[in-house]
Amino acid sequence: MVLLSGVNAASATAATPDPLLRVKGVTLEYATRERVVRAAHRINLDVHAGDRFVLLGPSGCGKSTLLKAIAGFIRPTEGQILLDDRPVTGPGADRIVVFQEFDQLPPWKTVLGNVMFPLLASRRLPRAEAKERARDSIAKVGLSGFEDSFPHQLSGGMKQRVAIARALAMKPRILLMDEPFAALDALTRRKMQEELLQLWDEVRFTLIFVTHSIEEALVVGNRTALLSPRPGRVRAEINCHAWDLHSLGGRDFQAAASRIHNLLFDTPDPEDAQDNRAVAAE
Ligand SMILES: Nc1ncnc2c1ncn2[C@@H]1O[C@H](COP(=O)(O)OP(=O)(O)OP(=O)(O)O)[C@@H](O)[C@H]1O
Repeated sequence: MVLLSGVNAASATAATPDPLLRVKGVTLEYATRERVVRAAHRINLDVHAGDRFVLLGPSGCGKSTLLKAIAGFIRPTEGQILLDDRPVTGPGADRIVVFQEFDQLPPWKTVLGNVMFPLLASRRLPRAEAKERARDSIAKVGLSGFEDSFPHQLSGGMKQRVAIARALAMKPRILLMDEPFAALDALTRRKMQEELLQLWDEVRFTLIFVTHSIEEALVVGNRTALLSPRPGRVRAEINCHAWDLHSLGGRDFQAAASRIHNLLFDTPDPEDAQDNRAVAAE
């Protein structure tokens, strides 16, 4: 595994507390009738409380599968996933997933009903408190005034805000997001990234975020694992807390994005090539 230099050293230092989530040598497979598809191979990752941890890789490299395994929907065929040192054996309210699809909200429930639903279904809170928590969460994503609207009355971005509010209302240990903004237009996507970062600033939740956009990984994440094409392996881990939406388009940002691209797709890094030529010439 490579630690990408120039984008800061990895955060694991002697002073770092124990990780909240540990993915240890995890292999994930799908058994179909004809064959076994290996989606991820011996993945090792540590996610710390408060991280905005991004899984970045090309289409089909196993990002969603890994996220589903962390959520407890899929069991590893090899290795272990530990949350607070306890093995993940199934789904739980401590890990909530926000998906890409807009149809993740039951259409017959209002915004308030949608956000309250898991609080009531899991018997976390009595109705009055659930309502208060849901209203608070709806306000945090900027949707106050839309409590009585139904999903079909909302834009794609608003629906994703409701899904985020619903997840945050549960106060999960980890918020899992699977390409949550990929189906949005470019402007809304940028706005949602900005809002997610503001929300994180306010609430400081732990986030695991799947994307295949290098830009999005640099902007959203403080740490990013780069996965190779299927079966996904961790090719490199980078710290990217130096970047935010203001960095977009800047020279350093473009250079970092291009190095990540080269790492992902195994093309030689022009900077490294230049360094090698310089060494060879000496
Ligand atoms: N239910 C399934 N049964 C069999 N194979 C599957 C199943 N789900 C995913 N796969 C395969 O596992 C591999 C990883 O899929 P996965 O959806 O995790 O990739 P991904 O990196 O999230 O891709 P994308 O960015 O396109 O969503 C792919 O080759 C895919 O075809």
